[in-house]
Amino acid sequence: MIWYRSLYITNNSIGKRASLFSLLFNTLHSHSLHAMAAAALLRHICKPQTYASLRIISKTSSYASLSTSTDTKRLSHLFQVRSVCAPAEAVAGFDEMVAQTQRKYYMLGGKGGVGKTSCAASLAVKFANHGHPTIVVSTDPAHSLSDSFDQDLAGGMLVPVQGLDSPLYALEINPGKAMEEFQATRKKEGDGSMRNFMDSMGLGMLGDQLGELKLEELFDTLPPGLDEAIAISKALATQFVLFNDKSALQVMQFLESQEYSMFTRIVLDTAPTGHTLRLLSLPDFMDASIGKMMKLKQKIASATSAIKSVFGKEESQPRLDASDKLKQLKERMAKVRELFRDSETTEFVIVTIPTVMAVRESSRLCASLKKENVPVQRLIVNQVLPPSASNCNFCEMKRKDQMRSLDMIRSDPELTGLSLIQAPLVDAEIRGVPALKFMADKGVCSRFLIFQEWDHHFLNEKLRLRARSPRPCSVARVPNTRLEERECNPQPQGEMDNQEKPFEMKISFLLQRHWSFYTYQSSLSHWPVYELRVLC
Ligand SMILES: Nc1ncnc2c1ncn2[C@@H]1O[C@H](COP(=O)(O)OP(=O)(O)OP(=O)(O)O)[C@@H](O)[C@H]1O
Repeated sequence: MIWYRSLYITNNSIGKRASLFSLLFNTLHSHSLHAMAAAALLRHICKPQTYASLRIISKTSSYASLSTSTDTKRLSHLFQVRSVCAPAEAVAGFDEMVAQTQRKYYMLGGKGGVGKTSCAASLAVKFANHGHPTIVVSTDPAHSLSDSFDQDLAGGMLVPVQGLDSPLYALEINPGKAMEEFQATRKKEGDGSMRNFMDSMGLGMLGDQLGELKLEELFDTLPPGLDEAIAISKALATQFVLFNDKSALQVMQFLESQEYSMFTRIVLDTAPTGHTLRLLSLPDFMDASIGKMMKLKQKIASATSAIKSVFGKEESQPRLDASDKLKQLKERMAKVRELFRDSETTEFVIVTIPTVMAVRESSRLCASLKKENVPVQRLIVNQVLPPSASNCNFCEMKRKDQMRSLDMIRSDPELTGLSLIQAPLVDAEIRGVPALKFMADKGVCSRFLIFQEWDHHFLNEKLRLRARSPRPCSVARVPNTRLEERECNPQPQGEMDNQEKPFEMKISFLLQRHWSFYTYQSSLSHWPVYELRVLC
């Protein structure tokens, strides 16, 4: 088990050189210890250090501002603690999501605007980065996948996502269009089908009368949610080809053909809750209504067959008409239904934010999912305000408010059994692959010490890190740096919980150019983000 905490630091003093700074790197093992992390940070800040010191120098900033100093010279360089990443335990479960090699479907859903698309996209990036060829599909009528990846993914076709080393494809299905296609097919072949059918039996008169019943008009009043169901079945159906357009065929082929069998993760970004709930109950509804229509059709068929035999007419095979399409639709709905409920292959991940309204809606969604036997195990709580040593009143109030909502989640009978994945609120828009990678690592698996600086001024400069952990730490990866010194002191430092015996590690690096992994080149070129991997 890897335990870690990362401090997320920025340099808000543009244009100045920094020669040395230290970071407090706390490893606590419960996300409920955020406050403890902040307290430990403050204690650390206030305590004089031999090799570096950190102290609060600004009480007006929304984040704690820290200054650094060294043995040789004092620096006026300013850094800001931006956030403390969630510990591994808070995001437990992601390893399981990645580990299995067989194909898995992850459907992300929740209240409107909580970050479903951002989470679906960053999860897809994460899967791809962990070696799973992945497809991310949006079935939300109001797509934002293109916006999230900052690439044009529209058009209803599989589009390769640029900016990743591993294969990641995206697909934005337009449920409205899928519905229109269905209606168009139905109109073209359906309206006259009953009449044609009766004509073929030599019973045109009867056909006219039945035609007046306008059975197929039932299609015009199809229930809400069908558009998304058709879109999902369009993407996932493996054997039923209802639409003859090229893109739909391509989409359907991807699941069954050898060429696309390589995809082991399919992430679905679904529409907001209400739509999803309607979608879940739709297959049953369709089953009942289509079943009735099909029964009627069969009765007519056997009646006309009886009449025809009386008149000695030859039985002719009626051509594929609207009712056959209905049958196909019914079968496809059953496929969607099966897919939603297959716990071996599918998981519905609820996305929420820590507000009372969102939590209540998530609870209702969870109850409905359980009622419908849809497998749900995880709840992503997005936009959690990270703790900091700040005395910002607004942040403090907001944080308390969020804590109450998190408590609500923990005590909610529907949500309590779910694994929580906390994703922090970040102060930049989650847009573009680097940002999505960043969010995935912070929110889903933050094994890094991440800090930021506004300028590249750290070439050939030394960085000293002091990491404190209940367990011995090791530096797993320091990109573009040369490890200068490493000193591990296993003595308890007495600043952490007495139960724990913290180790202290001092690491010194020589920083080299391009010491960056995640840079917001596409959207925020001025805001590079660096990472340092420390395993504890
Ligand atoms: N953790 C986060 N920190 C900061 N901003 C975020 C975070 N998560 C999402 N956002 C921002 O919130 C906005 C809405 O996110 P997103 O489109 O992912 O939500 P959604 O639930 O898919 O919305 P909709 O219901 O409209 O489809 C976006 O601008 C996104 O960048």
